[in-house]
Amino acid sequence: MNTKPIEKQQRLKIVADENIPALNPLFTELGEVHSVAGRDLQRDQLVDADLLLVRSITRVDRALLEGTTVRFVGTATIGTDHIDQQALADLGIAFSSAPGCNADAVVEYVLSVLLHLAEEQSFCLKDRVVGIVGVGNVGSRLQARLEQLGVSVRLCDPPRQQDATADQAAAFCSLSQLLEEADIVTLHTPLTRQGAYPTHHLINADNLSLLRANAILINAGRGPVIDNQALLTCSLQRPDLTLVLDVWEQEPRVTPELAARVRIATPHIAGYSLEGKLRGTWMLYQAYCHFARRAMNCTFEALLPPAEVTEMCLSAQAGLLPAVRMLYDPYRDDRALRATLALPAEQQRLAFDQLRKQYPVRREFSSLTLRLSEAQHTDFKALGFPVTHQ
Ligand SMILES: NC(=O)C1=CN([C@@H]2O[C@H](COP(=O)(O)OP(=O)(O)OC[C@H]3O[C@@H](n4cnc5c(N)ncnc54)[C@H](O)[C@@H]3O)[C@@H](O)[C@H]2O)C=CC1
Ligand SMILES: O=C(O)C(=O)[C@H](O)COP(=O)(O)O
Repeated sequence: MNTKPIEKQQRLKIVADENIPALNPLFTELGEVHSVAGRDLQRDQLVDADLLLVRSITRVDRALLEGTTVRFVGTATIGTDHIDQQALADLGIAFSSAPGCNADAVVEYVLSVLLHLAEEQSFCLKDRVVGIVGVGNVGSRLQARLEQLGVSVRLCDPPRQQDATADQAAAFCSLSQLLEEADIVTLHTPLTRQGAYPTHHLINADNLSLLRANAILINAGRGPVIDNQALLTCSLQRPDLTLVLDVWEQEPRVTPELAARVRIATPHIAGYSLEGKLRGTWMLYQAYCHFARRAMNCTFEALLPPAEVTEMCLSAQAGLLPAVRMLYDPYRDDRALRATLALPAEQQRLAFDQLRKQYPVRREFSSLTLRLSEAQHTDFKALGFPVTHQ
């Protein structure tokens, strides 16, 4: 890629999505930050801009950038399906995303969902098989925590399987085998439409029928990885299925008919821990400083405020759910989303974005040290909590 660091005497012009946190402490030392509404960003807002910082709702392509002065684009997200990286390379614009920035938040969303459903449906997670589709930053961290808890997993990741040694490849199975064997299926692939293993409509009318009786299906990746129309049809015929959707094919539009069939419905917030969001911005700051060959003046630790509650003592009888619920209850987000679903379609779309913009502070499990009896240590540690003796 023919990208040169920006050489400019005057301060940089940085155009950034208004929903990116910590722009001030990180980027105002570099230049003047202009906040914009990410979903509606237009070319004319990029006049004289040097940097463009976005989140997942801005389509960044040739039409937006050709002929502009932008030399560096960053997305403070894991997913990159909204970025035409080939166009950026062709235009000589440097690009960075934030791989893994909010992976722990997504893992904790899934764990919290599973512990809530286990209580409601009276099952023990350790007796269930969890199928993880997409075993990258999110999927592999989820695998690690589940296996430490003693839960059996099935893994499907053809790109990783293809690159693995014969020994490593044996850990993976096909998608159909996973759907047939797992009681719980959770999707963590990127959204891709091309290449050897595209994920658009990876879950569709043909393979939904493979799901086991009473299966739980979770999508916290990207909405179009599941054919939502096929899912609706299937769910009407299969009331035994439990669906959990954080992402939606027509996002920010959520069709009330599908939401009515979904047990836990949330507005694309699985990755919205404070740590995940701040790490996303900080990784862009790090990437830009590297690109511009500048020294960094802020560490991630300095950016992250202390949690309001840092320690909690649990009784020797306490199970996992109360501690998890202290930090994250997915039904809070489910109720907030459902309250918007009776609105006319356009207002519902705006409400979806508002829920995300005004998202309450949510901290990761690592922020809360638990005082526990010795017997409780293993499971709470496996979930990701720091633990200490009572
Ligand atoms: N709901 C939310 O708030 C969030 C959603 N995400 C989504 O989750 C996705 C995954 O995140 P990471 O694990 O960090 O990404 P990653 O890039 O580390 O891992 C993705 C994995 O999926 C695998 N994969 C690709 N095509 C596949 C296929 N056809 N079948 C099975 N596996 C396939 C890849 O080989 C890779 O190992 C992101 O791309 C993003 O779209 C990420 C963060 C937050
Ligand atoms: O990191 C990703 O990928 C995500 O899906 C983000 O959590 C989405 O957040 P926004 O960029 O849409 O605020």
